[in-house]
Amino acid sequence: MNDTRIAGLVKARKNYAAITALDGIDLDIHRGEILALLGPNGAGKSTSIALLLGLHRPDSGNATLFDRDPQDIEARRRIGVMLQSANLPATLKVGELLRLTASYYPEPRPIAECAELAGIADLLGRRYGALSGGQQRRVQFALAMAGRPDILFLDEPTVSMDIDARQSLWAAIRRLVSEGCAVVLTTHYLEEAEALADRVCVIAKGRVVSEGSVDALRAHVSLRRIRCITCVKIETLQAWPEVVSVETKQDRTIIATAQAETVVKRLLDADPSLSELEVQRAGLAEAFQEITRETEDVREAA
Ligand SMILES: Nc1ncnc2c1ncn2[C@@H]1O[C@H](COP(=O)(O)OP(=O)(O)OP(=O)(O)O)[C@@H](O)[C@H]1O
Repeated sequence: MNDTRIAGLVKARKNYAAITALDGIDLDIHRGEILALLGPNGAGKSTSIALLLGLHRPDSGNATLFDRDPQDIEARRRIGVMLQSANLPATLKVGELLRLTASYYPEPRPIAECAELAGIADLLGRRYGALSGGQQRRVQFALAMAGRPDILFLDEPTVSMDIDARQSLWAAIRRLVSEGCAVVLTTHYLEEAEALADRVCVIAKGRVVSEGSVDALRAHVSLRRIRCITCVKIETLQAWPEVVSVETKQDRTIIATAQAETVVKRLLDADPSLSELEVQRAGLAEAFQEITRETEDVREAA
């Protein structure tokens, strides 16, 4: 897949004074894919994007954009960016902002098309500063696609959007990708990653801790949690091949397994007095928390 790699980070480290924002992260972006970066607050998602955009330099390792330095003007012309905060002139009208942005690019997308795709056709005559938060986000999205980018960086693009606006933005993103554009998306909405992403990177403490397709991440989710009160010993449960992990909380035994039915049958055979039985499916959010928690456990143990 390396021949399709168009940008990325290699062993990139970035410190802000005593804070390690990126701890030797590797990240690949491939042509025409939607890559979602997930992770808790402060994980290093925005810093990764800042290095790819050339806004910051890595302390060591490197960042490339189309095999060039991210600050190279030719590379920068091929990207579109929507960051978490945008300092756009409040007094300019939306149409003026779009025309100005389009003028920076050799083959801009027609303004009417940007407006239609971003759902802002009715806002072109309005002053940017007078728009609602969600409307401003849609304008920022229109500006990000104005240059027909080969990579679109979207840092939490749907924050403050209502459900309709969010779904229209997802549709627009899919259309851009169908034209060959790659999208790098950071989000805290797991359903957004589920709806859009070809690949997900979970970042924690400045490193990628899990990477793969949404399905692969969901496979983590195929885990079920069995809770019950049982006299079967932990060591016995741990020896069962279907059991992934066992813990106890107060009087409850909590078993993680991908084969809940088999384990429940064995439990009932082994302990006829078993009580308070509950089986829960782990959600994507839980899988993601589990991945980041596992990493913390490994690090603490190291
Ligand atoms: N300009 C800066 N100066 C000092 N520290 C910074 C700066 N930018 C980021 N950091 C720190 O680096 C770490 C990584 O931050 P980053 O913004 O990359 O995380 P994030 O994953 O994008 O978080 P969020 O989900 O909250 O946006 C955090 O501890 C943050 O406080």
